[in-house]
Amino acid sequence: MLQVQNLSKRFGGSTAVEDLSFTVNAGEIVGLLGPNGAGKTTSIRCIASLLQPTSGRILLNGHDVAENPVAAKRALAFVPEVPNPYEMLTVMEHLRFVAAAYRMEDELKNAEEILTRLDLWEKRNELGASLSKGMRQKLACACAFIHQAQVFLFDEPLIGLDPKGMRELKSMIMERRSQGNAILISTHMLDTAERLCDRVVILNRGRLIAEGTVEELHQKLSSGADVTLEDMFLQLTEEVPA
Ligand SMILES: Nc1ncnc2c1ncn2[C@@H]1O[C@H](COP(=O)(O)OP(=O)(O)OP(=O)(O)O)[C@@H](O)[C@H]1O
Repeated sequence: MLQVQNLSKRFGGSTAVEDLSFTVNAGEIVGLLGPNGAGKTTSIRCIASLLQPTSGRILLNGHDVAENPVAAKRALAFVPEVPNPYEMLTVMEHLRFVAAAYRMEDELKNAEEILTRLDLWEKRNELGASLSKGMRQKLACACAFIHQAQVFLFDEPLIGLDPKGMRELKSMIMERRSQGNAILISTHMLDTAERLCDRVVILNRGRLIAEGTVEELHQKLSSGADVTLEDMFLQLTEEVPA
């Protein structure tokens, strides 16, 4: 569903992502982990076509993003790290706008349920400019869930959400997994990643340093079952020479 093949991204003389390859299959949640500056957001922005890769290939639902951008983007829903709603559109108008852009007006029948679950139904007539940080995050998630994407990209989706919002968003993400969607989530919340993700991809200094299920990481590091993903993450990211 999502294939990242030999992705590299350089900014001037510095390399943010180097020869990164991984796959997110249908019905799978993959966590994209790494310390600050590891290249998570750069990778996600390349997948979402907001940055042009220096080299490499990205396929969304079988469509090459560079060769067939419209079909590729049609398969994708993206929630950025810092959502920027349109100041002069209401919450409901954002959903109408997304549904119209993707020619999926029928999907608006789900708007009340999605907005209610994210505690935004009461705010449906309020302007983007008036929303709090957490509400903006929830609106970006609502816009992602309104259309029938096959691949979901979330960049730090839980930051700024209240506990109920976090729980609801995790449930909505798991529902999408059970519907066969491919989901990539960048996060620093390793306890959440351990519970939510089927596999993790760990980056450090732009390179993939480990990939697999938590059990596979245990085998790689010969660690006991009492060792957490956080312990393994710290061991792996501190091992890498400068
Ligand atoms: N527009 C840019 N111009 C130059 N360098 C950039 C740009 N965007 C990112 N970088 C650099 O690329 C590297 C990777 O940054 P990126 O934002 O992808 O990391 P990250 O893993 O998402 O970090 P964080 O956890 O702090 O959000 C960093 O060294 C960063 O300074």
